[in-house]
Amino acid sequence: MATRNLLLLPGDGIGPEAMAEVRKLIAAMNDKLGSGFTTDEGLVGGSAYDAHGQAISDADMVKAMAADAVLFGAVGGPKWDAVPYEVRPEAGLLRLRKDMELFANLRPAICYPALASSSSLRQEVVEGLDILIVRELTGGVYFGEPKQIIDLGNGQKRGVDTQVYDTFEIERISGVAFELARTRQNRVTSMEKRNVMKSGVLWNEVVTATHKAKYADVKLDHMLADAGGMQLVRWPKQFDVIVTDNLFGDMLSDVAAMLTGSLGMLPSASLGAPDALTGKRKALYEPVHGSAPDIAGQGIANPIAMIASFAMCLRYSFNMVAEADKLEAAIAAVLDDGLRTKDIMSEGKTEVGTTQMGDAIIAKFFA
Ligand SMILES: NC(=O)C1=CN([C@@H]2O[C@H](COP(=O)(O)OP(=O)(O)OC[C@H]3O[C@@H](n4cnc5c(N)ncnc54)[C@H](O)[C@@H]3O)[C@@H](O)[C@H]2O)C=CC1
Ligand SMILES: CC(C)CC(=O)C(=O)O
Ligand SMILES: [Mg+2]
Repeated sequence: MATRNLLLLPGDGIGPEAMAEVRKLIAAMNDKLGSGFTTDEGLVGGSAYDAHGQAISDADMVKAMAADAVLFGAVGGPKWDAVPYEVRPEAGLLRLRKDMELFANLRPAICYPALASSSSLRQEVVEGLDILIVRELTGGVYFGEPKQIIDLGNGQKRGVDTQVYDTFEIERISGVAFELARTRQNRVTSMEKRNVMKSGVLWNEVVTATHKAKYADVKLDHMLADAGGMQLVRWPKQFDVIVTDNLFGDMLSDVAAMLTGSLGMLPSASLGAPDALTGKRKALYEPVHGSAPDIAGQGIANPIAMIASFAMCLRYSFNMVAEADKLEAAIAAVLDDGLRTKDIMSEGKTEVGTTQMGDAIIAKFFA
């Protein structure tokens, strides 16, 4: 059997609470199915800063680079508001993404049938929703230089961030979106702001050229990203795959989360390019949500985004498609049974905590 080495980075806030459920599932899969996962653990975010003054240590970066896949919880929180910018918790996640070259962030937003009435939008707007946001993850304004605060000397300061994209970055992320669209409804909507941003003009040109050269069979539309946000809440089912940059993808995926009922429902996969020799990709799987300091430590966080991120790991890193399908079906079945964490609770349903939700999904998975 091929190696299945996982590095677990639970992080801060609700990260460790959600990760505990996946840890139980991995142990049970090894026990009952002989899945052969080996796991190692590391620190990231505020917990890493507290331990050694960095948002992720070099030693844990080495482990991440060597792992077959990294499972990531969440980082950040008010406790670290005053730490230097370079070592703030979020810098650990950004370093992982950059150093592992995880340029493709897949954020599926699926409205489970049992939750069609839990969204803040009307049921008919979200029922049956299945869209995929493909977010560029290693470029754009998150990484562009210069990035600084300049003292102008007249009592004023200037904050500068730089949005920058090169042709190859747009080509490779749009290639991922077109390839994935072919396995779905064969439609891609590219979102940028070419009306005000030069990087948006280039984005539009390169996506169009990539489409023409290699993916003319896929239906392609372009939309300005602000209008795209509006269309996402007006009629989200018009979309199949959305491809967009790092910042717009971050924002639009939080919007998409609420179509599914809660930010606690949205998983993601962050993938690198396949290795030329082995075909293996570096990969990190992370829920879309953050560390949720407002509910951390209360045992009420929804672990579904983390568990569904592990399902993506089974599918994309280990080709364990049957197990991934089964895990996603287990999530749907537990929701069908009426179990709800507080964030997705509605009248007549049974409210449970993080651990009970995790246990119920694991029990269904093995049923
Ligand atoms: N990937 C990561 O590690 C991310 C980290 N962050 C960091 O997290 C911290 C908090 O950021 P926020 O803006 O509050 O975003 P957040 O995603 O942590 O929370 C936003 C809201 O959604 C709720 N929520 C999120 N996940 C939930 C879950 N699994 N179950 C139930 N409710 C859930 C929270 O309780 C909160 O009310 C900040 O330090 C931020 O930088 C934010 C986004 C991503
Ligand atoms: C660096 C992260 C905190 C940015 C974020 O919100 C995300 O990737 O979803
Ligand atoms: Mg975000």
